[in-house]
Amino acid sequence: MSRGFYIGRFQPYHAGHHAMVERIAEDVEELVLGIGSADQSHTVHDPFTAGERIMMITKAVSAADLDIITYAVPIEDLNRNAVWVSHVQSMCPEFDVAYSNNPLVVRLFEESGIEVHSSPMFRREVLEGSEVRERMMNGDDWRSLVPDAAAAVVDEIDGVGRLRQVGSSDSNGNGHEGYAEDPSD
Ligand SMILES: Nc1ncnc2c1ncn2[C@@H]1O[C@H](COP(=O)(O)OP(=O)(O)OP(=O)(O)O)[C@@H](O)[C@H]1O
Ligand SMILES: NC(=O)c1ccc[n+]([C@@H]2O[C@H](COP(=O)(O)O)[C@@H](O)[C@H]2O)c1
Repeated sequence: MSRGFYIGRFQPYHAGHHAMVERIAEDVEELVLGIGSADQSHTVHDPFTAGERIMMITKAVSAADLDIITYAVPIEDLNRNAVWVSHVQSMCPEFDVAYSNNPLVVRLFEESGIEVHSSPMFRREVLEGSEVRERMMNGDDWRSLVPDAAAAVVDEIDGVGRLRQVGSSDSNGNGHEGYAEDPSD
């Protein structure tokens, strides 16, 4: 039995992530899905809570009827890269192999002696979280970039409305500051 690990922010869970999960399901029987930056929500860069992202992933994986058992584990950021892999391991079931296309994540796992697999990006010109969020903000078609079950969760929580509202308070435009700021700033 082998168990894999795949981490992302999944803001939101899109068809590129889903294609990765489908590919990983061909390799392993169980998959731990790390919900990265779990402490972040209600900003333009990270609009959805860890729980909402878990709903998107759980429902999308279930709808796809993949031959795999998944565990979604929220992982808060730890601003110390050198010990981040230990932090991840402390929160998760044990895993044999990690999957990532993020160069920093790949490096950190390899330096910890963990096998890492990367794959080519799927339609990266559109399958990118920032593109999906931008389309949500602008009223463009984002649904075609997201599994139907994940789009239904976005609808259920009025995710587009939230993103637009926190976006309208993002006065400095850096995408991270959707929360209420000190008005004197
Ligand atoms: N289109 C894609 N094809 C394959 N892997 C992808 C794709 N998009 C993201 N990934 C990978 O999924 C993991 C999680 O990515 P992440 O949640 O940051 O998504 P993202 O689309 O890069 O988001 P953002 O634009 O919000 O930073 C990373 O390893 C990332 O490289
Ligand atoms: N030191 C740290 O806290 C650290 C290091 C590497 C990745 N991460 C997190 O892991 C996730 C990686 O996901 P992406 O591949 O989506 O960038 C992100 O949530 C990122 O913040 C955190």
